[in-house]
Amino acid sequence: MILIIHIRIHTYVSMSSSRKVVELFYDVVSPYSWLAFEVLCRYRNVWNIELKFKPAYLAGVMHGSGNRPPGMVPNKFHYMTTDLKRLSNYFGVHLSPPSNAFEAMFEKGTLNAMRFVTAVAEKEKEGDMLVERVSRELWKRIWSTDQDITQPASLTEAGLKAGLSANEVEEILTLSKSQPIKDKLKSVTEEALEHKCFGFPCTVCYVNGKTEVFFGSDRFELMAYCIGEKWVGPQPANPTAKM
Ligand SMILES: N[C@@H](CCC(=O)N[C@@H](CS)C(=O)NCC(=O)O)C(=O)O
Repeated sequence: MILIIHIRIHTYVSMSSSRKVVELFYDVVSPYSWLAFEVLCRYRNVWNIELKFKPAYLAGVMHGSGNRPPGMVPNKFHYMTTDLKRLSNYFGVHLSPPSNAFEAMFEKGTLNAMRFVTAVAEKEKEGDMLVERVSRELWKRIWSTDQDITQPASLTEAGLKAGLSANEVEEILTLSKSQPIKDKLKSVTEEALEHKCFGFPCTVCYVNGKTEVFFGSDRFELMAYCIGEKWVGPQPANPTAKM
């Protein structure tokens, strides 16, 4: 009996320590990050990986890297609009651009939303997947149902839908305005810049002592190759949608 328990514990420890760490730096302003996020959530149980979410601030990455949002270049903006439509089907993620995407992305922005997610991360307990659920609700609002994500009432609604209680949402809203949370979002954004990120999604994989950085939701085939896993398309439960 003792031997069996020992073997089980040993197997669990060695399995978890051999998992390849994959970090996803994202901001809910970025629809391509939503695609990458959903793909990694699906592959979390297919690949031998430990997925870590890194909510950060894309405007800070743009500024710090000297880049410029593709949506600000009219031809890229036009391309993105068409591209996102076909990607929505392909990835099986219900993407529908906000009626005024320029206003939503660049005038309203996501500073409050990403501080909110950062505060959620601070409160998250192992296994409750709060960051995942809240991020998804925020993406749904901005990139699916054309709803605001800047006002406290909007963040509250997203938090409640994600399964937080009214009291928890209130506590997280207050926390999201605190200096430590502002600093935390800044430091995760700086971490992304240390990896030389210039846009999102930015996925950092740690495997065999090496760090591999990938930009975009269109690099999964290469990522799989680099980390020694198998890519079967964006919907592993429905592998006919191959990339
Ligand atoms: N080809 C990438 C494009 C991703 C993308 O355009 N991300 C935007 C944010 S939504 C960005 O940060 N772009 C920076 C850049 O293009 O330099 C994909 O398919 O995922």
